[in-house]
Amino acid sequence: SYRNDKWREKSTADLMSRHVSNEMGYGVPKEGWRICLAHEFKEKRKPFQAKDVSLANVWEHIGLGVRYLKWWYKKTQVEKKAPFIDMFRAQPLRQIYGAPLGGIGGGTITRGWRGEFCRWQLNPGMYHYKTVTANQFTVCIRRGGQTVYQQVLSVERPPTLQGWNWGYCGEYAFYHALYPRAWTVYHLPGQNVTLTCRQISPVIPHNYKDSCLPVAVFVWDIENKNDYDLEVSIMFTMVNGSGHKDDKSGGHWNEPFHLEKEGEAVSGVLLHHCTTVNPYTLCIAARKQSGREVSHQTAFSPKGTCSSLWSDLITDGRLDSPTGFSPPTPKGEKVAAALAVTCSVPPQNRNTLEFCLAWDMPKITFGSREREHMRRYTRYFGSKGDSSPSLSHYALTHYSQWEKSIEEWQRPILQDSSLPSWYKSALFNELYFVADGGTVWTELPEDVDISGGVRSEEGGLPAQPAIIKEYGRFAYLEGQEYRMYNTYDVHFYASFALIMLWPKLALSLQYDIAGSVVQQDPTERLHLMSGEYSPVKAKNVVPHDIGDPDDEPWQRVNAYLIHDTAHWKDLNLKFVLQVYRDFHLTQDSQYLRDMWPICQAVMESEMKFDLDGDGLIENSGYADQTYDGWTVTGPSAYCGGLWLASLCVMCKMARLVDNEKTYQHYRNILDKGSAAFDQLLWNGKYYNYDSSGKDHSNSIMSDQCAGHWFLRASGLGEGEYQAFPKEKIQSALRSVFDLNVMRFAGGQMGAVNGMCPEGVPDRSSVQSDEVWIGVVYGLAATMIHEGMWEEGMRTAEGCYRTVWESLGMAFQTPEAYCEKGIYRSLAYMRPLSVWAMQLALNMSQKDPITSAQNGDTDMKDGQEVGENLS
Ligand SMILES: CC(C)CCC[C@@H](C)[C@H]1CC[C@H]2[C@@H]3CC=C4C[C@@H](O[C@@H]5O[C@H](CO)[C@@H](O)[C@H](O)[C@H]5O)CC[C@]4(C)[C@H]3CC[C@]12C
Repeated sequence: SYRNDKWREKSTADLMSRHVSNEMGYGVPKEGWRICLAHEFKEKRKPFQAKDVSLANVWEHIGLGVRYLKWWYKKTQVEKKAPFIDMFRAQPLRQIYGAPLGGIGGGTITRGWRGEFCRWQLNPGMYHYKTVTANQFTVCIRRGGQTVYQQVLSVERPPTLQGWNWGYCGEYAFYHALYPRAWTVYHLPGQNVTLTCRQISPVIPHNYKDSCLPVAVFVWDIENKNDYDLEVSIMFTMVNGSGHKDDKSGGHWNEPFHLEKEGEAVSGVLLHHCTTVNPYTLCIAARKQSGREVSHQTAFSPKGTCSSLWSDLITDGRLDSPTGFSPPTPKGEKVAAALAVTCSVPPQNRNTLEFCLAWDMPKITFGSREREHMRRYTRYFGSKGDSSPSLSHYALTHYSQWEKSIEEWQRPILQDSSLPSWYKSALFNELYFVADGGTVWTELPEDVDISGGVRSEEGGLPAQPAIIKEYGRFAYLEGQEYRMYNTYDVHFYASFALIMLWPKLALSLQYDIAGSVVQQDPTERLHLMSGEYSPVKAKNVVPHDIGDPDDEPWQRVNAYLIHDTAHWKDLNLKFVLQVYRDFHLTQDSQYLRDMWPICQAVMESEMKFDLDGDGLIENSGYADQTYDGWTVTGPSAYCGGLWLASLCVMCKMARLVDNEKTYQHYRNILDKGSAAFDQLLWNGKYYNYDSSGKDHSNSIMSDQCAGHWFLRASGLGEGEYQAFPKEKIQSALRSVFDLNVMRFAGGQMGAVNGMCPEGVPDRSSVQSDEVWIGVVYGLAATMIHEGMWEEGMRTAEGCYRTVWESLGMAFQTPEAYCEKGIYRSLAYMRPLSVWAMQLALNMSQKDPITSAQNGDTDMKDGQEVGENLS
């Protein structure tokens, strides 16, 4: 058993070791990620930089380095744009982030685990990392008509706003995240009062309405452990802006509002942020209920000591509540607003206050400013920019239902005692990226034809597929620092979260990718790795990504220009594999019918990579797949495995569409290719990295069973639809576990991408000695599919603990880390593959098609089909 290691127990306790209170708050769940507000992470890592490239690898990258530098200079200094990857300005590590606020695709505001508002994505896909000091919650406690205590609920002691009482003692508080909710428990020892702030965002599986709303609710539970009555106010302060220089551009203004509807009333302040590009309104609101008094301050200047706001509250626990709007800000000045809610809390009793933060940026433009896009929530709340009052009213009157749905969805997993605690945290908390991946969820514009004019009869697609029309367009970034939407080789891993929880969005994304397969962009451009010019997008191949948010995504795809990905070996195969997996899980036959010609087209393109006609594709001697810094030559375990798995699902799909000829075509190639794969790559224990025969071609690649993983996730991999012998897959997984996991970093950091058979990490490339968290979760899923439950859990646990407990990278899980010192690309898409583990667990317990919840797919609206679709 790998279960009894001491390091596991220790690292969890570490995050809470400074906590001194026995008060554990109200309604805080047991499972999740918990940290004391006084915690400090000891290990401080640095982002990967050019200087971290080993001497042996420098030579290989000099050309790229020089070309990138030239391109970077033109982009940043001449075009004044942000590069899609800024290698010279990687984000430094800030070990501060907590669960983001907001639903999916309407923008996000991240709060840190100490409560700060610190990461902003209001402009679609563009992140702004800035803590806005004045954005706070403050508590005021009154007894017998006297204020006895007033404290900003922040451990900070900033140099500004000196008139406020800062420096709350972090030892008495802890943060607990179980996305999409998070709790902060503040004990106020001198007052004998405990405050629990619960933060709720509407991120609800299989819900396509409320999940798109740009809102979050804060519920404050106040426990009075005294024998006397208290009056407690919570004040919410918010600056009009996001800490950006635009906050001082002038013309912003605030106004109080009150909205009564269907017997429920909310009041608050609207903060109109009047920029020329993507203007928006922030809204702080509270529910009006008997026994709760709402008061406000429409405008205050969040600079200097700011003592007048402090005195206003301290005087009577209420704010002055002026009527009318504030004058527009002069250039150079900022404005903020405050909202307080007051209630009495009887002795030995509890009371509750509810706040909402909403933001309304209905129409968005990306960097090119060529087109206006409507966010999805405009379908329910309009696009005039005046929806904040109704958004906050809706949030405050519906959050209880959201919580009920969230609890119902999470409960079976949280209550499953066979699952380890860390896994429950990983599964739900990694989901933050679905909303906080620079995500946009928009309406499909009437004039867009995704088929690019290729008609359905000619193997094309519907111009406006019903699923995109109804459920909208969805895009999320490869990473907050790798700014490309829907990077497809990476989405392959992450897609499990979408297909299991929001299957309609997964299919919508697939239609968009399919649409771009049939289109081309012949514009020649320089690709930085090879130094050669070639077209931006070739026909009948899957694009790398659907574009850069600083340009015009969907319209101009392939923002990635490091390689010409038309010749990548994995992209087409990943499309085919996802199509069948999605069909298997949704049983949507229309989807399969629409995708079938596209699958045939991309397989036809892929066929040309089998140069010697042995039924197996060859890699081309450069990094022509998702490991874009790891050269691969000739038939390889990774791409060869994906190829065989794709042939296998093509056979399956051919049978489903009743095309025996096509079935036979792919069957013949599969039979030949399997023999070649076995002969060229199997070494008796595992599949070699590649068949070049060069140094390191016998590396053990952690991802060598990726093809088989997808077959398993699709209910295949046995009998007629088996591409790899079972005992070989098990032997390969065993080798990976013994070497890549257990012989790396004491078995405590997951699986290194490449390991030499002697047990030293493969340092032949810049990516072979990295650990890719998303790959590790996929590997763990494969192990679970193969009955290696303990090994799978142990493998994944190493990554979770490294990221969330040792490195302080909560809510910013990177693409990669090395054993020591460095990480690469914070807040990355791939780790969403942790949901593949859940699929594997579901499948090992029951038939995933018949059970529709707990991350199982939604079968409610899929069309049931038999074996044959024709
Ligand atoms: C001459 C100098 C001393 C040496 C300079 C070397 C550097 C220019 C290169 C060394 C390492 C390179 C980077 C490695 C990884 C990268 C990631 C890539 O984008 C995405 O990566 C995913 C894999 O993590 C992949 O699956 C996705 O499809 C990609 O979109 C972009 C390039 C790069 C940053 C690469 C660039 C050059 C080096 C820094």
